[in-house]
Amino acid sequence: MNRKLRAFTAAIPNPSQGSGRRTVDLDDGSELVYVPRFLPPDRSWTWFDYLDKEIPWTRPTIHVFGKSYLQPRDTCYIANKGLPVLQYSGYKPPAYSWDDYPPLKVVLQAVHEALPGSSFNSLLLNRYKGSSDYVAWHSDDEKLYGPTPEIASVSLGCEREFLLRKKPKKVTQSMSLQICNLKDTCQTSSVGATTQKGKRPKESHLDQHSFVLKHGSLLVMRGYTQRDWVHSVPKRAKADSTRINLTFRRVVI
Ligand SMILES: O=C(O)CCC(=O)C(=O)O
Ligand SMILES: [Fe+2]
Repeated sequence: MNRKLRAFTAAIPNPSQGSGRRTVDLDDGSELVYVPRFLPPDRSWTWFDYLDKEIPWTRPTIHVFGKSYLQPRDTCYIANKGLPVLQYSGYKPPAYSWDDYPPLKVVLQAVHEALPGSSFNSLLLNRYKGSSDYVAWHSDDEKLYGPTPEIASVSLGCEREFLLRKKPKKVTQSMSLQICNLKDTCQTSSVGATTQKGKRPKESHLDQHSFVLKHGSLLVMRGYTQRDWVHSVPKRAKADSTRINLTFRRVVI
């Protein structure tokens, strides 16, 4: 391995001191961990440039309730060999190998060290190319992640707001499934937060959380967060440069 590649892929020191790590208890068995200074900023920029250039990004057409849409961000999927195929919104991303992208293994190792007991075997990358790219309200509750998935999300580049909102209590299982399937098409106002009379319920402040995901930060969702909460990265006029997001997941079936 040449010197440049070694510098690029050397393990990073454990950032436990001064990382600003905090845990947010979402009640009923859901929890978030936010680590604003998880990765060293300069190496994070090196990885950002590498991923921006080398990842085979695609912006797929997705299908929801018989309609086709262009997904409002670029994506790529990395997974261990032999895992079942991932499918969302009618799209089955091809699985690329970790071996082809050595920096991703370094970040994966750092995530594993920060989260004892974790063992991620897949990674969904997102690239938001500017202020109009977004991910709509959804939960990552695909069956293949099991009932209480831990999802570790690393952010690089432009800061974006990440919102979490508790699912309304009266939502039935099938409505909830519809909300989740609307991941790439529904707007904030149309996600099933309505009561049976069609009025939006009042939400307490504790039912909503917002984080500005910083360059080099780590956000972890765990417990029942995918069952009981939806999350989104909305359009933001001022977020006009590129952001790359890595969401590490464990496929359990
Ligand atoms: O970009 C982010 O921070 C979130 C992405 C996300 O929610 C997803 O890929 O499921
Ligand atoms: Fe998500």
